[in-house]
Amino acid sequence: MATEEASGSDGKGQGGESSVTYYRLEEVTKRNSSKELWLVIHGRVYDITRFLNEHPGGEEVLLEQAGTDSTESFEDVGHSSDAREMLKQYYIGDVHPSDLKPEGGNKDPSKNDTCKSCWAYWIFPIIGAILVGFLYRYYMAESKSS
Ligand code: HEM
Repeated sequence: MATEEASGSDGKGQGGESSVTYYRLEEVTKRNSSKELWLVIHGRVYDITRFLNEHPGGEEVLLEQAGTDSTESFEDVGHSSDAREMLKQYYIGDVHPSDLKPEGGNKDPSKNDTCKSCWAYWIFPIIGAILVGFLYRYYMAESKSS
C-alpha cells in the first residue's frame, strides 16, 4: 500500500501536486469548528476555513457539515460549475482508501452489471432477427402452397 498518510495537525496546505496526501476520516472529524473547518466531498478533503465567511450560501450550512462527508448536501444544493472550480483551491488531500465508503458506485458490481447488459444488448436482437427470418420463410412457404 503506497499511501502517504498525514497524521500531523499542521498538515494543511501541504500535499504537493505530485503526491497525494491521505487523511483518515477520524482526522477530518476533528476539524469541525470555525477555527479549522474541513469537509469531504466525493472522497476528497477540503480545508475551507478561510472560505467560511465567503460562502454565498452562508456560514451556517458549512458549520453544520464541518468535519463530515458533505457530498450529498453539496450535490443536493446543485452547486454551479464555478462552485466546483472553487473547490480546487481548498483541496488538501484524499480520504484514506480504507475509510472510503462504497459510494453509489461499487466498482465490481457495476462492472458486472455492465457486462451482463452487454450480452443482453446483443442476444435479444439476434434472437429476434432469427425468429423474423423463420416467420418470413414460413409465410412464404404457406403462400406458395396455397
Ligand atoms: C467547500 C465547498 C463549497 C463551495 C466551494 C461552495 C460554493 C458555493 C457557491 C459558489 C455558491 C453560489 C451558487 C453557486 O455558484 O452554485 C454556493 C451556494 C450555496 N451553497 Fe455552497 N459551497 C460549498 C459547500 C456547501 C455545502 C457543504 C453546503 C451544504 C448544504 C452548501 C450550501 C449552499 C447553499 C444552501 C447555497 C445557496 C444556494 C442558493 O442560494 O441557491 N455549500 N456555494
